[in-house]
Amino acid sequence: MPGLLIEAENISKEYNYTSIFQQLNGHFESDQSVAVLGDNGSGKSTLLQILSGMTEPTSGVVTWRYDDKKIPDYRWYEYLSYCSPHLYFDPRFTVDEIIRQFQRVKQFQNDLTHDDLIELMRFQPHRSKYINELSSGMNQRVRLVLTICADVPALFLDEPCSNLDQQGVDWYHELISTYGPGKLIFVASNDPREFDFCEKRLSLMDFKKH
Ligand SMILES: Nc1ncnc2c1ncn2[C@@H]1O[C@H](COP(=O)(O)OP(=O)(O)OP(=O)(O)O)[C@@H](O)[C@H]1O
Repeated sequence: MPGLLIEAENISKEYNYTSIFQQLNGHFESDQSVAVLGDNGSGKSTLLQILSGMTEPTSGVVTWRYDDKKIPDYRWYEYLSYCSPHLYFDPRFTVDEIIRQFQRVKQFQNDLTHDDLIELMRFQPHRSKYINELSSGMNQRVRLVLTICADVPALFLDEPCSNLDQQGVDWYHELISTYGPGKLIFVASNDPREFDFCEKRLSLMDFKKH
């Protein structure tokens, strides 16, 4: 099977001896979008962190393959981009400087230029502003463009519409429909406006200890 394949086998996670979820299995591949659902505290962000290699499961195994070739876990980061309202940019830099930093470590799809990225953010009047001068919704626009437009096979989107108004939510859908096809997309969410396009649903409530 060409493209990316992520497999989770019997994943369980505990924090401080408290079970978050148990025995989760999943098979996820390119051109799929997966909504990770569940109550507050059910482990949605934790699952995204485990699948992307940021956090170790307490037991179980996650495997990544690209074009049938196993990818060692220390290289997964090359194949993914990750957006979370908890990831912050350094406030001492401007939007232009942040974009330049990202361009040094990530390719963007369709050869998007620096100016194209500004345009996609709708940031022409704000490009010279420092990150700490932006509202939380504007910060989220920067995060989403840099994540969704990256030329990588896997997108991890944790609460992607945090701090966005309705216009921002419509804008997010446009970004996903232009730059999402072909990618494997995970959306951790409780808000249908964030995951309504996902064809696959994974509820963490099915993996709770009884
Ligand atoms: N690093 C950590 N150390 C200890 N406990 C943690 C840690 N990270 C998460 N937890 C706990 O794990 C549980 C799941 O947290 P997580 O953030 O994954 O849930 P969530 O479903 O994303 O929640 P929300 O919908 O509120 O964002 C929570 O009880 C949380 O307190």
